[in-house]
Amino acid sequence: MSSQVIAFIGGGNMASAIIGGLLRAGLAPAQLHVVEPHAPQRDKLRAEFGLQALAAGDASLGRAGTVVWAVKPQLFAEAAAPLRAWVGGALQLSVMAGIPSASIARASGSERVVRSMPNTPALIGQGIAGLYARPAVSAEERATIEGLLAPTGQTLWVEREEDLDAVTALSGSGPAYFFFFVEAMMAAAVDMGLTAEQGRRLALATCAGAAALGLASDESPTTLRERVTSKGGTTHAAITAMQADAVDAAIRRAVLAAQKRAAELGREFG
Ligand SMILES: NC(=O)C1=CN([C@@H]2O[C@H](COP(=O)(O)OP(=O)(O)OC[C@H]3O[C@@H](n4cnc5c(N)ncnc54)[C@H](O)[C@@H]3O)[C@@H](O)[C@H]2O)C=CC1
Ligand SMILES: O=C(O)[C@@H]1CCC=N1
Repeated sequence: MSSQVIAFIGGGNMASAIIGGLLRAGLAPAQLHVVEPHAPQRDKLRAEFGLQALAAGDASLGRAGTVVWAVKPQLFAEAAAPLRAWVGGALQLSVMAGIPSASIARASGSERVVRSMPNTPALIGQGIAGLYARPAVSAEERATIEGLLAPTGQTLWVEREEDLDAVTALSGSGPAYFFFFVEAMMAAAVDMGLTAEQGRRLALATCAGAAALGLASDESPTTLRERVTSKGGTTHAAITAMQADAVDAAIRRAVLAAQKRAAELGREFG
């Protein structure tokens, strides 16, 4: 991978997270091509990474060994149509939610397609990306993709493509659930007379610490929760209130709604 040219179709948030990781890992900016029609976003890529993004695709894309699809699912078909002539010889990597690998194979002209579902902690090298490869992808190409995503965090392969919709619902969208929880903790902090900033610091440090404890421990999340929950104490009061509001069932319904939407996106825009 180290000498390969990588082309990004779409240079927004997710592409930037991967590009930042690749540059930190030592790739030269000249190895990265980006197609990005939005001028302010091209300016941002220049300022942040020293990259000269293209406003539209051209024959230079033919030099890419890997093409990364990082546009919104709704715009995939429109973005792919003018590029087909140049990208068909490359390994394809998609970060798009929902769009089936068969649609990417059809639109790009290459059966060598890996779908991934990263998440925004990729920006600081702490993401986790689910991966699925079509049968035409070789073991070496799987390793190429792992290398490309390594600077953004961990990877996890799934054998069934439909499982990527579940990955999307858990870890792809998951950072937003977490921040939603933190927002509610901050509002509660203000309700109790603390400042929002005090609430932010307390909530984020607590969540980061609890996640680190969960990762470092052999014990289950259930055991770790029970260890905080003294009989007749404060945590018990809070958990009882959450159970009365069926918060756990609401979370499960929310994650299933995201999975359903991922499948719909594939049907609507694939
Ligand atoms: N934001 C997130 O947390 C995650 C997003 N994704 C997926 O990543 C993809 C991109 O999402 P974001 O980076 O968040 O969106 P974004 O809006 O930041 O980036 C998309 C970029 O594509 C550009 N674009 C629009 N039309 C184009 C075209 N015809 N050709 C080339 N580029 C074009 C836009 O100007 C924009 O800069 C989506 O498919 C999404 O499902 C996946 C995992 C997590
Ligand atoms: O909300 C979305 O559709 C994208 C996919 C996962 C995270 N953001």
